[in-house]
Amino acid sequence: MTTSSKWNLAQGTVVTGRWKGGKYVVQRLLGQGANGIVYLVKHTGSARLYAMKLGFDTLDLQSEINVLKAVQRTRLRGLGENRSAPYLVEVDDYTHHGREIPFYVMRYVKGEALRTFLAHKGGQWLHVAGLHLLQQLRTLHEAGWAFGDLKPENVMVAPSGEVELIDYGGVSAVGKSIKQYTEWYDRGFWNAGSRTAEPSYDWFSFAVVCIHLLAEGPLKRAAQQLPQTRSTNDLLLIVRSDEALAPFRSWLELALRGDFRDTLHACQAWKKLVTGPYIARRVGVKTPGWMIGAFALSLTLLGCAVYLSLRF
Ligand SMILES: Nc1ncnc2c1ncn2[C@@H]1O[C@H](COP(=O)(O)OP(=O)(O)OP(=O)(O)O)[C@@H](O)[C@H]1O
Repeated sequence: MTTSSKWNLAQGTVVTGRWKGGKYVVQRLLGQGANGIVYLVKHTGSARLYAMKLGFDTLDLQSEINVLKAVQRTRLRGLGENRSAPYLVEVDDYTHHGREIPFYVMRYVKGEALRTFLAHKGGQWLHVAGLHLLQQLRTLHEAGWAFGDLKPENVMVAPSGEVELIDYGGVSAVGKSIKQYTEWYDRGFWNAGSRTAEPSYDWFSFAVVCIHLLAEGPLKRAAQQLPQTRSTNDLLLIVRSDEALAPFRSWLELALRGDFRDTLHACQAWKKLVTGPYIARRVGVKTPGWMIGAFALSLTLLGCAVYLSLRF
């Protein structure tokens, strides 16, 4: 990952677009990935908040922008008059200490990454967030795209459980090769199929995301095997034996094998699972250790805060 100070912008820095002249004031850092660094910014004209991504590499950022534009075009065609605010707002360059930094401005997605969200709200919220996520994938798939690099960090969840996908750098047209992936969630990593962009690639990744969130230990052990011995069966074994995954078992098996008819079918099957008697009987799925740990840590911090405020 590139960590040059060239991209470190202090709060209050005004980023002015070289070509279009848009002015944005940096509020704070939102995150950093392999392709760029993302800031929360305020547009000086409208006072609206946006996320701004500054790219480490012009070509990588440009291909991400091209995909975003194409996805946006197909979405707008489908939505008619009922369109929501566009995701991609502006594309420009920023001259900083005599160097050109490409950037784009996008909708600010207010929420938490999936893992943090579940740590705060509890594992049972995966039912709600999962359905929203599948609905997002359905829109993308029906427009002829596969998301590709699906992982918990790329799924932002609002307090209501509404989901928004971020990082479109891995999106590819159906039929093309997957251009960006992350080991555990990649079908090729498990020798479970090709790296072709298709809906089943995303179902598989989402299934591994669920396994990761609810049964991290067994997944870690399975991933440590020799590359040539890893297979779908390792994942199916975890799904069939781990109690935390029991409510999702039938759905995960279909997703790992790529056996849904389409993503609408995947959504319907998830909905059925969530409203079905298995989950209704159980108050919630078993909460994994890392979530209990996060909860214990927040209790300890709260205790310290109360102690300190009483003492002084
Ligand atoms: N629209 C957005 N709204 C809010 N936060 C965002 C948004 N886009 C990105 N972020 C934050 O910035 C981080 C990095 O962004 P992004 O994932 O796009 O970078 P990347 O370089 O493509 O990452 P990766 O290494 O995963 O490919 C995200 O993990 C997220 O925390």
